Amino acid sequence: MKAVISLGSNLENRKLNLEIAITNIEQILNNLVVSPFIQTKPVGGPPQGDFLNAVVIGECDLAAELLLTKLLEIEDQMGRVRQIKWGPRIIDLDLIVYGDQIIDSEFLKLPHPLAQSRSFVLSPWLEIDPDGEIPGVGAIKTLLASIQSSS
Ligand SMILES: Nc1ncnc2c1ncn2[C@@H]1O[C@H](COP(=O)(O)OP(=O)(O)OP(=O)(O)O)[C@@H](O)[C@H]1O
Ligand SMILES: Nc1nc2c(c(=O)[nH]1)N=C(CO)CN2
Repeated sequence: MKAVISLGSNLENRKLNLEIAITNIEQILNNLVVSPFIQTKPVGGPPQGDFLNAVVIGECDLAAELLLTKLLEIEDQMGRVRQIKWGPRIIDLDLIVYGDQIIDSEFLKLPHPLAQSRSFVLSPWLEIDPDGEIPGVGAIKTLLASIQSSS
């Protein structure tokens, strides 16, 4: 199954943080494709530094909950401390899309409910997957164009 994962960091060495996370994700996904890293202004939360964001896409056969658990373990191993909602973080890994699965539990929501409105997710994703789609929502190219025209 195709897994689309977004990465973000706005603390310490942001580029190194993304690279370390990607090295860890390579142990979980096959045929990993990595987007360019883009610098973005923080969306929501308290005043904080700019983010470095990226998206990776790969193949995986794990159950969705297990894949998310592994991503949360990477965040923990990298020293992520959960404090304020949408606050600064060393690393944030979100599972955006996993095959065509639609899940709505407390632990895991798929597709990620905010991805469709986040240019820091859609824009790096589009660079490596021009025909990418969010199941049940639409083509990322169209979604990104509609966010950009409304901002
Ligand atoms: N698709 C998903 N990807 C990642 N985490 C998810 C997803 N769906 C639900 N969650 C839950 O959200 C929690 C992650 O919260 P976290 O503190 O990273 O949120 P956030 O990154 O600050 O906010 P946002 O959800 O807006 O990206 C995890 O514990 C996880 O169980
Ligand atoms: N630019 C940017 N803003 C954010 C980000 C992020 O990764 N990049 N992540 C958030 C919570 O997941 C909230 N705001």
